Amino acid sequence: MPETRSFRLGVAGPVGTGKSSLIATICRELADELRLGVITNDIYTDEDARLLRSAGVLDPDRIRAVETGACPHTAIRDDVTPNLIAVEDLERDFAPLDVVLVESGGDNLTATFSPALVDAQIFVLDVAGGGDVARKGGPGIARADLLVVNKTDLAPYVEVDVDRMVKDAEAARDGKPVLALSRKDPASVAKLKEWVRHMTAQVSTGDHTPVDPGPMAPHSHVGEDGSVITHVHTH
Ligand SMILES: Nc1nc2c(ncn2[C@@H]2O[C@H](COP(=O)(O)OP(=O)(O)OP(=O)(O)O)[C@@H](O)[C@H]2O)c(=O)[nH]1
Repeated sequence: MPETRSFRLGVAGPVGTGKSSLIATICRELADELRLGVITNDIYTDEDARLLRSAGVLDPDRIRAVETGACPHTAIRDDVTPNLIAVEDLERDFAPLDVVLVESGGDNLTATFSPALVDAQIFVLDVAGGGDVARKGGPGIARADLLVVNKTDLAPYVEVDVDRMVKDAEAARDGKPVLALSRKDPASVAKLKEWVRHMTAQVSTGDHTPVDPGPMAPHSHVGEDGSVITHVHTH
């Protein structure tokens, strides 16, 4: 890889499952060891970037926002140009970076990154979304490089059996890893760190081949005026 090319790691998943928090955890835990940068995606704001900057986990200049202006999955899959430019700018301005984390805007269960944008991707679910979400499948759940079942500390409050949820996820993933995570559980955070370290090494030695988890399900959109955009797109 050219010296300025980092490991580009995507983080996707439904709204509020803890994508920004997971990125904050990675920065807090690994910023001394790896040279990191972050790109956030929001539809209309730079809210996630501001949140991460205020968390104080990384030099704020290394956290940049892309305002997608459209459905989040478009910016990570159909037209990745604004994100690619943001990643390349960051890589150039802070060369050399080891990892650039790209956070997708919160979307539905079927949104995934194009391998043209990221080398590997994490898909984040949380226990608060319900124990049966992992069984519902979809490209991110089935084929992301890592599936995170997040906020396990909340499981007793929402009556979710974490072991069961993890087993369901494993069954859907054909041996790909599943990580039960809580930022309050240091052992699970250690496993996350280990995975990021391992993937960073694999990518830098050329031993990892980016895999496309596959397109999202056909769907339609509601326009700004409330009208339903009737053409169904399949990405
Ligand atoms: N209890 C608990 N709460 C968590 C954990 N991780 C994240 N949260 C909380 O979950 C909420 C959503 O977290 P975010 O990191 O903003 O989620 P997100 O997926 O980035 O959200 P969007 O960008 O809006 O899609 C926040 O209130 C976090 O504090 C966790 O491990 N345990």
